[in-house]
Amino acid sequence: MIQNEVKNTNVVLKTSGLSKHYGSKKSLDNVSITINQGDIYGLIGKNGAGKTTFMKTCLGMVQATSGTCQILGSNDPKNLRKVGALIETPSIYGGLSAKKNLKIFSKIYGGTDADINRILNLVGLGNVGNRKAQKFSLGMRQRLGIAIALLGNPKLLILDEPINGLDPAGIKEIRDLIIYLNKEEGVTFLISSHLLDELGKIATKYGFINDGQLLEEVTAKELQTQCEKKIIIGTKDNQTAYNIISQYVNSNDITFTNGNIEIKNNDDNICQYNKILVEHGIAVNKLYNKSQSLEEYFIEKVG
Ligand SMILES: Nc1ncnc2c1ncn2[C@@H]1O[C@H](COP(=O)(O)OP(=O)(O)OP(=O)(O)O)[C@@H](O)[C@H]1O
Repeated sequence: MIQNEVKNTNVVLKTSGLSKHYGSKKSLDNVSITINQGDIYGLIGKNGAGKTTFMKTCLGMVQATSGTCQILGSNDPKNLRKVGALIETPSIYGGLSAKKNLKIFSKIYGGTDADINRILNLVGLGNVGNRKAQKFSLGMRQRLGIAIALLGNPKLLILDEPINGLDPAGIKEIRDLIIYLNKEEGVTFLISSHLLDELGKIATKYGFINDGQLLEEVTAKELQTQCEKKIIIGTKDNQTAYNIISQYVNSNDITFTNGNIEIKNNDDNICQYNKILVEHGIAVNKLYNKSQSLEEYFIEKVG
């Protein structure tokens, strides 16, 4: 299907100041994000944050009030042919088989009979291709929706809350499918979710959106560093304590955050910092280890 024709650094989707206003409501407010080839980009936000509006605007389903969205480096709407999407619930003909559904949609998006069989196998519906879609579980319907989105060999798949409402087994199936398509077929993803932990296992980059605004864009690695274990120290004289502790740790690993001294990337016994400070005549009134789950980080960001 799709080969890795472009290097990992190539930009697949880039928005610049994308906005969508409904009257006075700013559903999307000046959002600029970049998705590179090979990314699984997690767009994270609470209900009503603007995720669907963002995706629809990128897809041209909703007209932007201002700003631009480039697909594969161009504003040309023809490039939307390189994008597959599953927005909200999949539009499926329940009375028809999975295969017939794909056949109908292949007339719009392209794809031969061989492509249809291959895609059905890819999404794990190869053995139920002749079964009516109305008999499918929610997870199977989602997979059929993804199969439809895969018609036409897209380079980018946009999935709006694909895991919403699924049971743990269904969630795992969709996650495994996304990883397979990304690693083996070279598909880049933009996926929305209101739960960070759902994408925490697969996303390579995150955009946090709230009230239509992008709060932060971070890579999975940066997010992991933010959440990893830290030592928190509080004293009556934090400046002097900071100067003393700085002599013992890498300067990149020590910061003043929220009025405390924070030391990251540190597996040392925390008692040694107490000993050092006391030896310098500084009484320690706070000393503990802290780590954050992805969900705690998300809640801290969006409230
Ligand atoms: N056609 C519309 N007319 C007016 N307001 C709209 C329209 N579409 C969306 N909105 C508003 O824009 C805001 C963002 O909605 P959007 O559906 O993009 O959020 P979301 O993050 O996808 O949330 P959810 O997960 O609940 O779908 C909401 O306040 C919504 O009510």
